[in-house]
Amino acid sequence: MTQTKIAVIGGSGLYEIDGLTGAEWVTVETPWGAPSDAILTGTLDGVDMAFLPRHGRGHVHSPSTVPYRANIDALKRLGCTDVISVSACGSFREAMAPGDFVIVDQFIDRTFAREKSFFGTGCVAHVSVAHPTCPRLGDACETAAKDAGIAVHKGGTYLAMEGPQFSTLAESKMYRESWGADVIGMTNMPEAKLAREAELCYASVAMITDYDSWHPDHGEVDVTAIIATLMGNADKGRNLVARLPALLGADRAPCPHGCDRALEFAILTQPDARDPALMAKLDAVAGRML
Ligand SMILES: CSC[C@H]1O[C@H](OP(=O)(O)O)[C@H](O)[C@@H]1O
Ligand SMILES: Nc1ncnc2[nH]cnc12
Repeated sequence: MTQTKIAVIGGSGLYEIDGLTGAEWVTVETPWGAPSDAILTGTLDGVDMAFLPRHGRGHVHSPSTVPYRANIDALKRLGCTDVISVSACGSFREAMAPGDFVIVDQFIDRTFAREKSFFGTGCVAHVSVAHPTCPRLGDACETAAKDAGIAVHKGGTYLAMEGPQFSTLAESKMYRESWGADVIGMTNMPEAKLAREAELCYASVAMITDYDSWHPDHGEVDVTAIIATLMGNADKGRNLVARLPALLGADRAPCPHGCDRALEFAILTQPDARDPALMAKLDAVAGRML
């Protein structure tokens, strides 16, 4: 048994959480640069918590410039075991309406201007992301959402686009009709891939704000309408998060899906061929294996 430490990465509209005992914003330095912001730490129902606003307080970072590697490294460095991403998303499904939440379980990665791995020349690793989210953590998020009275959909494919502009109508229709995506956002990739490399359980809660641009009755996506829905969603998101510690508990059994052992057979570079400088940077992410 290890101690649970729940990390929450708050997306657009979710820049802090309340109710933590011993709440303190801590600055964490990483070999990958500075995270998006300081990290709010404390305990909730006796469970350690860490909250990181993805875009920084005041919404400073764009989806392309969020320091994804520093964020995941910092959470790992703080001893987090589980990461819950809470994000604003557009919907490609009539039934997934604005105000509803979706427990995402798959991704299509269309991002192209971001660093996507902690590994590279001097230490090559290939982890599986066939199942990029943790079912145990996703189940807890679904239960928490239901307990909070939120309309929640279990399972959905998240299309990660580069942004910052929203999709064209042709793209919106293609993602929905040909590619089978359910929701769209700009940030969960490479975040989920990096969490897997860092052997962290990762779940993604999509808070629906709009129907993107495909819906004949809703016209094109518009940030003013998104922000209006975002505020109500953020309150629901905080309510969901507040229920997670009681559901997950302070004592943590190994992940039954192997998220916390993802690197076990993934590193291909032989020990004598590894780059000492890169190995030093991997001290938190891959420390268990080095
Ligand atoms: C507020 S509209 C677009 C913006 O919102 C989402 O952010 P996050 O995923 O961090 O909640 C989306 O990905 C865009 O960054
Ligand atoms: N329609 C949309 N496309 C991309 N990111 C979003 N975030 C919220 N709504 C979105």
